[in-house]
Amino acid sequence: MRSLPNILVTGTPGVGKTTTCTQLVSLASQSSPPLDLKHVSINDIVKERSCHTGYDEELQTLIVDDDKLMDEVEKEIADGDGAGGFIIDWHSTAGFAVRWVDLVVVLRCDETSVLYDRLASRGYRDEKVQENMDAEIFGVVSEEAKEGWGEVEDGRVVELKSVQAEDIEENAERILLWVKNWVKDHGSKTNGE
Ligand SMILES: Nc1ncnc2c1ncn2[C@@H]1O[C@H](COP(=O)(O)OP(=O)(O)OP(=O)(O)O)[C@@H](O)[C@H]1O
Repeated sequence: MRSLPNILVTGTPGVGKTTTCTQLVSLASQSSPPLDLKHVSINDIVKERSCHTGYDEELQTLIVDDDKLMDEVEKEIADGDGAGGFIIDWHSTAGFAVRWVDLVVVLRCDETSVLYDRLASRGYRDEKVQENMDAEIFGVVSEEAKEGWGEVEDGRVVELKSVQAEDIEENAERILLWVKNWVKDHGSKTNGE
């Protein structure tokens, strides 16, 4: 049984997943008592462990080998004898087993001009920017998450707004509070309270 929850922080590219995860891990390490949350960047796993089959020139992205990637993710989160505390940062929930993840946080940027600027500043082609903008407008990641975790239990998928800089801090604090409540709840269940 996990002593800390695993959380999947997801959303369209550019919504602020990495920034939020970094902030969350830092806040958790400074809390009292400190909580050892570990940021798992799936982008890094794809690159470092070659979980890809090539490069899509049109979409300017690696073509992910989903089976290999999920094998690597499973290995990664089994680390520490499955004690949990992994904050997984990826733009999709596809392939993740529901049992691996206790909470899915979908970051949303509903101010399209803000998201546009973030994506365009990365030098993405217009088609790639547009594809990501459409995905955000139609809530593709959110729908996908609800199909998996929402059917198991209400409240396992939460959407948080990530538009302004203040949202990063606020979201990290909210997620940390959720982690602390999870620990209290699960600690008391294990102690039979
Ligand atoms: N809520 C926000 N307020 C202000 N700036 C933000 C916010 N969210 C993200 N940014 C900025 O947008 C850029 C992209 O953020 P970040 O890399 O965290 O996004 P991401 O969702 O992890 O993207 P990817 O899926 O491509 O890895 C960064 O420069 C970050 O500072």
